[in-house]
Amino acid sequence: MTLPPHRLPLRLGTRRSPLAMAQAEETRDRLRAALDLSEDAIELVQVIASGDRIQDRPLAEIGGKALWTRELDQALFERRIDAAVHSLKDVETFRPDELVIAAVLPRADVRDVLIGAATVAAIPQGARVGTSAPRRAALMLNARPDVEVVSLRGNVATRLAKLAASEVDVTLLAAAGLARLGETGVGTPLSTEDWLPAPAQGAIGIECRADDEAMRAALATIDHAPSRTAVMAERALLAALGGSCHSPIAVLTSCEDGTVTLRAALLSPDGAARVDGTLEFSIDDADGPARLAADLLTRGGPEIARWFHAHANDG
Ligand SMILES: NCc1[nH]cc(CCC(=O)O)c1CC(=O)O
Repeated sequence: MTLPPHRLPLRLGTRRSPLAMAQAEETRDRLRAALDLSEDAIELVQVIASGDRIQDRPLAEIGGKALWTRELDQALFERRIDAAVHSLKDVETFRPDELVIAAVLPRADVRDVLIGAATVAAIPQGARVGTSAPRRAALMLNARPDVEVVSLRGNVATRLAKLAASEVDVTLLAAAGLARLGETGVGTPLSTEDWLPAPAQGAIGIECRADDEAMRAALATIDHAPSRTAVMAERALLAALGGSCHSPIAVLTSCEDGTVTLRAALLSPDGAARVDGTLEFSIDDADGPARLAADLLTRGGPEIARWFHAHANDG
C-alpha cells in the first residue's frame, strides 16, 4: 500500500489532552511503520473539543459523547484533517454516514483500576468515591451501597491530583489510559470476573471520510481484526440497548475460534437493580448483540429498562 504523494503529509486530528496525544502518537508510529513513511510524512493536528473546555459538570449532563467528537468530525468534513484518532469508548454509538471507523488498534488492558483502596471490599465505610461515569458509579453502589459517589471530572492527571488532595477517598480509572500516560503502578486493576469495563474500553479507533478510498486503504494496514470484532460487538450491544453515556452498561467480549462471547451487565444508576447475561454466538452472526440486549432488557424488568429506551436518543 502506498499513498499518492499529493496526500502527504497525512494530517491526523486529535484532541489535545495528554492521553489523546499519546494515542495519536501511537497511531502515527504504527502508520509510519506500516506504510514505511518518513518522520515528517504524518502531522498531528490538535483540535479543541467542547468536552475539553467544559470541565465542571458531568459529561452525561452537558450533552454526552458528541462533546468529544463534534469538532473532529467538523475538521474531517472540512478536509482540515485526513483522519481522527479517538478513544472508542467515547465515540457515540451512532455516527454520521459520511464517516467510517477505518482502523481499530490492538486493544490495551480493558480493566478499570481502583485507586485509594486495595479492593472494593476494603474501601472504608461511607468513603467518597469520585467518578462521573454512570457505569462505575452503579457498579460501585451495587457492590458497596454504603459509599458516597461524588462527581469527578477532568483528565487523568487532574483526577489523580484531586485524589491526592483528598477531594475524594477513592477513584476508578481505565488501566489503558494510565498505561498510555506512563502511570504504571497506580492502584489495583479490578478483575473482569466481577468488574466489567465500559463498551470499547481500551480501544483506539481511527475515523476517516467514508469516500476517502486512499485513507481507508492506508488505515486498513493498521487495523487489528480481533480488536475490531470485540469492539464492534460491544458497540452493537450498546446500539441495540439504546444505550448512551447515561446508561450504566458494563460489557466484555472474548473471541476464540470464530465464537464470540459477550458478557454484560445492565444496572440502574443507583446500583440497586442489576441484570447480568452472557451470550455465545458465531463471529458471522451480526444479530448476537441484539439478542443479548433483548434478553437483558426482558429479564431486567422495568427498573432497568427505563434507563435504556428512555434515553435512546441522548447521544
Ligand atoms: N472517560 C474518559 C476516558 N476515555 C478513555 C479513557 C481511557 C482509555 C480507554 O479506556 O480507552 C478515559 C479515562 C478513563 O476512563 O479512565
